[in-house]
Amino acid sequence: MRRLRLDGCRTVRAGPDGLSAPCRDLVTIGAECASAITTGAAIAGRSGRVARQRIPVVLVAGFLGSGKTTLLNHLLTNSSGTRIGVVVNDFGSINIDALAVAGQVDSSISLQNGCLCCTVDARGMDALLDRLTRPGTDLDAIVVEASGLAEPKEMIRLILAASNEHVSYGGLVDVVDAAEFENTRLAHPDIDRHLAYADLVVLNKIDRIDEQSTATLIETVGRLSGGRPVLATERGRIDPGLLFDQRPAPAEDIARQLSFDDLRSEHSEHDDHDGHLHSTYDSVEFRCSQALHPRRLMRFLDNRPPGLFRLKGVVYFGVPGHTHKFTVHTVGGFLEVRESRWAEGEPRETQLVLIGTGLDREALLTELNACAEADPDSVDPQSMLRILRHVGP
Ligand SMILES: Nc1nc2c(ncn2[C@@H]2O[C@H](COP(=O)(O)OP(=O)(O)OP(=O)(O)O)[C@@H](O)[C@H]2O)c(=O)[nH]1
Repeated sequence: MRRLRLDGCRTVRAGPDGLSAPCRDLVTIGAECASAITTGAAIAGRSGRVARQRIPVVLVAGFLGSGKTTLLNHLLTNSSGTRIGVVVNDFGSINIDALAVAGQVDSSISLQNGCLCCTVDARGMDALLDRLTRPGTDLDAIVVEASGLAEPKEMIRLILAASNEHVSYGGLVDVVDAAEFENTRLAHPDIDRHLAYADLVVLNKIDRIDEQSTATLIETVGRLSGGRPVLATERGRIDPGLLFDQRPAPAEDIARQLSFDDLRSEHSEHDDHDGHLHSTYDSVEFRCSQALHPRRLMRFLDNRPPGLFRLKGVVYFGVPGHTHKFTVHTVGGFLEVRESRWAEGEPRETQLVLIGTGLDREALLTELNACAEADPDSVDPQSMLRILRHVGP
């Protein structure tokens, strides 16, 4: 069994690029921390392929909007030649996360419409892993980004139950939103339990809280995770070497997360999903091929219903001077807008996913439809100002 091996680590605060220097400089950590994890005994190769180590499958979990895709993007753009395959799972029927990582990844599978933990069984997971490990892909690592409502225990069990002989479980990274964590715990005390399955906790968004609160949270999540290393970060900038360095796993390295009962109970695969976070959440998807009026959308964003915890997607305003692509994220009370270019051939349209509890689908869609603008060329560019104020770094 292989998984993140960070036992010698203490809490580490990542620097601006998240790369290994902070690991060495800021905190005294075990030697394992700087190099890290995964891997296993060499296995028989497939046809024409020499014997090689198993491909570690690292799970990235964490509540809605905590920064999983941001962390994944950071890993993909700083992987220094490590070939990474990803499985991206989004709760809604539009996979915004897959759009966000597209183009940067060696091999990817996008799953939408429900949490992987309940929509895929062990055989389904095998099929996914078979696609990523087929001859020719030659990946060094696979990252599975769970939806923000997935049950980590089920995700781990799915990987451990996989019969694909080319992969091994590489551990669970739990991303925590430092600014939202306490409120999320109040709404969902189960979140505490999720942390107990982590091998590494990434306390993300520390730019949104002060130093004292960071120190308190490090202590809290460290305790809840049973003493696992906690990495305090901004924008998921962790050292990819923490996850992907290849070196032999010690023989005594064993799974700790799941009890025998957890592993054994095949029927638990689909039982008791009522207890999962996603059973109380709804998602609403909105697509619009017409441009959106910036002021009308801003009014909608300013007056989001309290049950709407997460909104994400791309928006087309088409206003003169602002015809490029805007990505909008809300997480709790947080709102961020990002600007980028449309990919070649990408349709100029708006695609939003809204996730929350007790959502009134019809009312939301009516409000969003009312944001459409048939003649964006005639819209005063000044109306973009309130949107532009939320453009993040
Ligand atoms: N201020 C701040 N914003 C961040 C940080 N990390 C991520 N974000 C923003 O938080 C929002 C959500 O980030 P994502 O990476 O999409 O979160 P996620 O966990 O993948 O979201 P779901 O898949 O919907 O659960 C985006 O607007 C990010 O730009 C951070 O460290 N600081």
